[in-house]
Amino acid sequence: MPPQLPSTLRIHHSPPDSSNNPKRRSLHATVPFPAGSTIATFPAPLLALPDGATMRTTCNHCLLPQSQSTGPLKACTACRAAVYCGAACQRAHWRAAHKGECGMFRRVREEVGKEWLPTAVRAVAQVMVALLRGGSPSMAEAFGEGKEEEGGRGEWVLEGNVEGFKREEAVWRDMELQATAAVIQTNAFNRLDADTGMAGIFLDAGLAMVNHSCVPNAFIGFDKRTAVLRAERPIEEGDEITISYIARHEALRLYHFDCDCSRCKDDLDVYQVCQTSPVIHLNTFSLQPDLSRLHNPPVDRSKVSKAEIETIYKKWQSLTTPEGDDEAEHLKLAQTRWELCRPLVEAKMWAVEPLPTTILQLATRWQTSYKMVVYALPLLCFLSTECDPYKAVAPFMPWRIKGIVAIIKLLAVTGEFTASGALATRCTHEGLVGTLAMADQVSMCEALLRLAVHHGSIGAAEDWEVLKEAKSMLEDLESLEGREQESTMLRRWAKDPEDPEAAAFFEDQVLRPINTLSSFAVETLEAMLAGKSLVKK
Ligand SMILES: C[S@@+](CC[C@H](N)C(=O)[O-])C[C@H]1O[C@@H](n2cnc3c(N)ncnc32)[C@H](O)[C@@H]1O
Repeated sequence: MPPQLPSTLRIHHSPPDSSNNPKRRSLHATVPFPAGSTIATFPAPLLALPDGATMRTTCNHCLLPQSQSTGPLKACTACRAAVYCGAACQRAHWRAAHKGECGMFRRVREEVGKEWLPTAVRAVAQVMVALLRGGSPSMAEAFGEGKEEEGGRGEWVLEGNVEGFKREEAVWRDMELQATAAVIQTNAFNRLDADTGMAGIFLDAGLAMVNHSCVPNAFIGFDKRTAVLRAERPIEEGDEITISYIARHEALRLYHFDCDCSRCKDDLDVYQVCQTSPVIHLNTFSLQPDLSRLHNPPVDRSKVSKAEIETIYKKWQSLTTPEGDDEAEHLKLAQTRWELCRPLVEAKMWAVEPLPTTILQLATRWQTSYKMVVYALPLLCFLSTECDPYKAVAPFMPWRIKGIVAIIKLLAVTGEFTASGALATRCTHEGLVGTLAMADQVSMCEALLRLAVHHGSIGAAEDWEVLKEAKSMLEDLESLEGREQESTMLRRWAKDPEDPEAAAFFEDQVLRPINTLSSFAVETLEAMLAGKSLVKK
């Protein structure tokens, strides 16, 4: 039986003579969807694998990481490679895939002394075993088994772009069992985990029908072994559903097609895409509630041309990241990247890549550095107010929620430093010290938590680790005594962000300090990159 598509979706086939239409098939909505609603779930994928070595620290069936499991993960006693969070997952995975691969892992351990295989190799092996053993009609259909003799391609045969891959010699040479690998590469999604980064791949024949757009109307999230397709903007009945592939692959180059979306056709930058977004208004409840800034971003395009941005991006990508943890080497790379981005800085085009990533990389390093942690705060505030809202206009996009939760975590640290008096003795930036000393950091945290919990409940699965953490932090804050007045005000603001009194409270107690902190970002970043110490010895 071919895969069942959720009833909210249908596949459209381009007429066979439309050879200039590279999309071939596309997914369309059978009913309308408001922004943030769930379009469909895909709970029975053909493949759902943890990434490479993380198969030793992630349940191989439900994909729960060890860090989120209540007990230790237990290894399969035969191969001792695949691990599980419990007997039910182990049994289900034995039937779904492990029966066919267990012996391979045992031999790899005995003969090569390795406990895991690269994701692509394991994925190809699972597909090949399923095809050889038979018994999986969906897999056979997806990979085109037996269709050639019947003189045609089945409806569910996945696109492989094999000819395109062959032209990419370096990629082609590296592929094991290339044709199968090409199909997987073209259709599988990187399953991204909030805290651990990329956590494996996910392949579903129905979901694989979704095409790419640089102005997508939908996005995919993962909840254990299930993929959830959600609307990023309002979708009408009959509309084509599109997502951005860039999140699952470094570049569209790997897909071997020229994108025909409205952004590519008109060569629009991220600000121009934001300006036309139908969900700008949702930002009234966000860290960028001044909608006029989203409609008319204060950028100066005369300072940098599109061709220059392209060159900056290519040069930026060609710089190699140091492998070790040598502080001086990382600083040198950050300096080079920042200098490369200088024309974007002059144009105040903070949301145009590679500038936000350059800032994020520094913030991420500083966040975990005992000396620099305070300086990560202005950077994260800057990213959440000046970059993320333009890059992901809907405030329920998980990326934006992650940014907010990162600020909350830093405020917990700076709150302690402020209370103990350690801040002023460690930090030479008077503005930063003064702003934090004057601010009600607890109210700031509460407001940010309310944003994260509200939007997280729309854009992510209920047991998304970031959301769970935000909910539990909010509960803790709500139980604190002596701040009933502030909490009541913030609750009122969360209920109605336009309630004048509550909005004024938010503006004064939360937004103002966040924007002031954000205004220190570029100067602290430049001072640090110029080697001027902002940390008291
Ligand atoms: C995951 S498949 C999507 C389903 C595909 N249209 C099909 O019929 O199998 C990815 C392939 O679809 C095509 N595709 C997806 N988005 C496209 C776009 N925006 N412009 C042109 N081709 C696209 C490319 O051939 C790409 O490699």
